[in-house]
Amino acid sequence: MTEETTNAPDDSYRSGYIAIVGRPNVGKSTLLNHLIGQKISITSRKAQTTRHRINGIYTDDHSQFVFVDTPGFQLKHLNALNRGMNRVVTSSLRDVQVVMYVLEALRYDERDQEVLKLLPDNRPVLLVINKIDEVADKGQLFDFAERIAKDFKFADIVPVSAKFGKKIEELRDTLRSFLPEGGLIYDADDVTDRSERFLASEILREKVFRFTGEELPYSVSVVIEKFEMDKKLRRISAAILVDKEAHKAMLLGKKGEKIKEIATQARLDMEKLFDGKVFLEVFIKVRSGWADDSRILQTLGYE
Ligand SMILES: Nc1nc2c(ncn2[C@@H]2O[C@H](COP(=O)(O)OP(=O)(O)OP(=O)(O)O)[C@@H](O)[C@H]2O)c(=O)[nH]1
Repeated sequence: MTEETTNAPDDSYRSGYIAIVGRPNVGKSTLLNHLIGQKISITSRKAQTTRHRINGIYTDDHSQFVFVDTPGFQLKHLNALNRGMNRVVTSSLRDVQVVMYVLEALRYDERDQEVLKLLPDNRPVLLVINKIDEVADKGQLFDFAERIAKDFKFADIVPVSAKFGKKIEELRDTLRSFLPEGGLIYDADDVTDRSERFLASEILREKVFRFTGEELPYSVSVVIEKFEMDKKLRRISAAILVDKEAHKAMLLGKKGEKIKEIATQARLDMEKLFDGKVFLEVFIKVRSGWADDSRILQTLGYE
C-alpha cells in the first residue's frame, strides 16, 4: 500500500488500473463482466478462452476502475501460443495499481501457487474467492482463506459469486479503497478501450466455443478480415481458423446449421453491443498447425 493511497481522504476521486489474475476457468471474465456491468470480456465453460488483454472500465461519481483481464496461466504444454500468453500476464502486471488474484472456492493447488509467485509485492493484491455459491458450509471458506493467506500477504480478502452477482458491490468498494487519488483516465462513458473490430472477434469466438461445447480444441481462432461502416450498417467478414478438416466439419454441423446458428447469435450480440445493424459473413478456414507457428501468431497480434 502506498502513502498516497492510505492518506487520500475518502471523498476524493480515485482512479487506476486493476489486473485480474488467476488460472484458467476460475471465473475472471465472468467477474469482469459483473464489475463493469456490461458484457465485454468473453466467457465460456472452456478453459483459456481469453487470449487478449482487455480493459473493462467502470466509472461512478467517486471513482474510475480500469480492469485488465489477463489470459489464464497455462503451465503445461508450452507452445508458442501459451508462451505469448504468459508474457501478456507478466507485462500486464507491470503497470497496474491493484491486483485481484482470483481463486475458485476451496480449490488451491500447485498451479495456483505458480500464479502466486508472479504477483508483485510492492502494491496491494486482493484475494478474491469466487464461486462461493458452490460452498454450502461458509465456515469452510474461512479456513480456506486462512490457508492461502499463509502463502502471500494479501491486502484484503473478498469472497464473491461472480456468476450470481453476489458481493460485487463489496468488492468494488474494497478495490476503491486501494486506488490512488486521481481523475478520470478514460471518458466517463467508455466501457472499453478495445476497438469494435476486436469486440466483434471476441463475440464470435465466444459463440464458437458455446455452440461446439467440449468438442473443439482451443486452437480455434477468429480473424476479422473486414470491418466497414456502410452508413449506419456495419459490414463484417470474419474467418474462423481451425487446425483440421474434421474441426471444420464440427463447426459446419448438419447442412451448415451449426455455423449458421453461431453467426446469427454472434450478429445479434454485436447489434446489441454496437447499438446498430450488422451484416456478418463467416468463413471457416483450415490452417494446420498454426498454434505453433510464431509468424502467424504475429499477424494475429499475440507476440
Ligand atoms: N458456480 C459458479 N460458476 C461460476 C462463477 N463464476 C464463473 N463461473 C463459471 O466458471 C466458468 C469459467 O468462467 P470464466 O469467466 O470463463 O473463467 P476465466 O477465469 O475467465 O477463464 P479463462 O478465460 O479461461 O481464463 C464458466 O462456466 C462460468 O459460468 C460463480 O460465481 N459460480
